Amino acid sequence: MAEKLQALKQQVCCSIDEAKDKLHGLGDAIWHHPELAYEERHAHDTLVRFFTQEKGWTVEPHYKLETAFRATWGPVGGADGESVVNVGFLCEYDALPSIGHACGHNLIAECGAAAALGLKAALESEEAWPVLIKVTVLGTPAEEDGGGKVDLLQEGSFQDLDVVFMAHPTQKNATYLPAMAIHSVLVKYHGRAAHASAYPWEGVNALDAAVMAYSNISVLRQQFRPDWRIHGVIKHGGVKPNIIPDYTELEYYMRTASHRDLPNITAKAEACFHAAAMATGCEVELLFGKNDFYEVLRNRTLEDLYEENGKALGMKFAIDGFSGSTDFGNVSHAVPGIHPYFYIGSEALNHTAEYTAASGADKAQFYTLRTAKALAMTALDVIFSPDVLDKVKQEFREAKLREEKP
Ligand SMILES: NCCCC[C@H](NC(=O)CCN)C(=O)O
Repeated sequence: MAEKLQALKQQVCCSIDEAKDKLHGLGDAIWHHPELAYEERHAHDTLVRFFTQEKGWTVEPHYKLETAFRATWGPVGGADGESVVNVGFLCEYDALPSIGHACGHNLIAECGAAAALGLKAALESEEAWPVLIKVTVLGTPAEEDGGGKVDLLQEGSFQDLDVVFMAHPTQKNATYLPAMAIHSVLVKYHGRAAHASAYPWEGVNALDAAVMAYSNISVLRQQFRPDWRIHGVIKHGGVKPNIIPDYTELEYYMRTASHRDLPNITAKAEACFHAAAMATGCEVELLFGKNDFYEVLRNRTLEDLYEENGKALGMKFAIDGFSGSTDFGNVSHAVPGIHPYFYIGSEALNHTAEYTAASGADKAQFYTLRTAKALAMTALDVIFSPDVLDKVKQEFREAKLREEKP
């Protein structure tokens, strides 16, 4: 049995290696054409074309969202009437404003596609499987803003998946990094314009409100728990020194280790925004982001298998580190899964121009495809033994129960 599983894992690796040029082409096409959240039309079309050209995939473009897609293969194996084990791989492909693929989502898309191809090839190489198996690739837009996975969850797109995999580029390999829950808000101050020299007393200064809000939050921050974060930018700050700004806009992200604390941090931040409005006489409007992201619910069974497979491929794993937030967090509360991080051959930091260069560099290819192999090998572990899937699901149920306790 163990030898057979090893041979299948070998098949995963060979198939991904054989497809490396076209997989590189896929990641490259997305990298060269960065698109913002919910606008990833070129990436969507590129991925849809890729899976349409591959044999055996049923592809659904514009799946529930304009720039989402679903590609499915199977079911294969098993006997009639058996329930299907449906393994999901997720592709992200949105970029950041001004700096392109500074978070390497082109590599996430490539990695998800490569893992799916590798797993399919291994499954095809074997005639008899004890269970019916299906492979699903979900193209999930808008991770950097909005949360396409949350939209898709609300549409029921994850309901028939048993386990989900994706991986995110960063400075090291890690089976897990603590992604934070996040809530976002757009803050708009409305004041009254006036000539800033001739009759300033007629004005109501919306920039003062914005600056006070920024300072209030900065003061508040020193009383935060170490695992809370808040950060914002002034998106509009006025147009000319001699016009008292009648409109300003800020955007803030509020993060906590658990989504249960998001209402607490939000209440404190709201008080800061309202205080600035009251002090300056401005009107304030708070527009909250449509989707909160949850922290990632861990599945150690999957993490351990992934680490074992990664080590067999030569990966070295870090045991600590920091991370931002991800809409995979919400997925992990609905379906067991993992969201490991992978090194791409560069020490550059995510969300910088240097990282954009690193995620488009040839050097990133080896690491991306090695990660895809480890994901597909882990999927094989789950498929190969019903006990492993039971364990993964049991751990998920227990984690949910713990998490739901008051
Ligand atoms: N609604 C804002 C979501 C921000 C998500 C973003 N995610 C990452 O940086 C992780 C990798 N892309 C963040 O944490 O700021």
